[in-house]
Amino acid sequence: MGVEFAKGHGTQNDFVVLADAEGKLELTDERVRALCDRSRGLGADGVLRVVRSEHVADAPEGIEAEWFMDYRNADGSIAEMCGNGVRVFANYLVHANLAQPGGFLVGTRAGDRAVVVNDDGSVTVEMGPARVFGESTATVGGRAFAGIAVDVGNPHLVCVTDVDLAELDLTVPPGHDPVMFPHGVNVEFVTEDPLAGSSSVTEDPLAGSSTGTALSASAIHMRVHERGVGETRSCGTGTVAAVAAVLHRAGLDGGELVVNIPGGQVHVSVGDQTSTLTGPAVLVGEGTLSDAWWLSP
Ligand SMILES: N[C@@H](CCC[C@H](N)C(=O)O)C(=O)O
Repeated sequence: MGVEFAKGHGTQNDFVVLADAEGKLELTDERVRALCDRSRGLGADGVLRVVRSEHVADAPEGIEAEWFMDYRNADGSIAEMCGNGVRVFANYLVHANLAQPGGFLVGTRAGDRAVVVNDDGSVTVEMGPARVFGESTATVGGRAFAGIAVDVGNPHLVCVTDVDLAELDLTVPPGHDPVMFPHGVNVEFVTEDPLAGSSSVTEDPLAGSSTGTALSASAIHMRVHERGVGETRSCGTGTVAAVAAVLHRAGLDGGELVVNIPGGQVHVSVGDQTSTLTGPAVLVGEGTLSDAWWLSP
């Protein structure tokens, strides 16, 4: 019998995709941890269970999408949303003939997300609003970094810094304020590229009227420590949070930036009502988990 899986990644943030249309799999925390373990399992930053929305007991009310992305972090915890995962999920649906190429909705715990699978294999996701909700501090190696708290369906703390990102030790979780982030937080460290020319703010149809100054960057660099995972090569919701924070610092309501992460590059557009994320989504291969492995403790 066996359990069918696929493996994929978006800018090297990698996932095990489990086909479970009728919601029959018992996906315990321990099974997720075993699947994501790079020695005893398939290895991944997270698991994407492909299930019809009607079979998801804790799906938010009003979900219209036929297919729901039941996302789990590598430690087994549930997260509201995954920006890289939803692109891989969309590509998988088309590949498995569960959705037609073009645009459709994917259900997530942050709500329905409109996706467009582009001809070049990239996927554009309507990520909803990126909401700045305060300021806080992250600590790495005893050093404090000022950060901006951003909600993209899941929580982020974005620290814009001049420090060389390569110097940061993210093998241990950055310290954060548990009162501000009672359910944990994804922490992004961001540097800005100086603009090459004098024209600065990019044209963005999503952007509202801005009162702030021009952006001092057209691209940013980011490293991330993800809640429930550790340092990853990319975090899609984190890139949206990073752009929202950079715009907020510049006093701008909207704009568009390229975000460079260790696993590649994505394009992010943020407006006052919504945001979009465009980036690659790669399906690596497919297979079947052995029953013996699935049932082993
Ligand atoms: N890698 C994801 C985010 C996954 C969830 C996150 N670790 C959390 O717990 O909120 C992305 O691409 O957005």
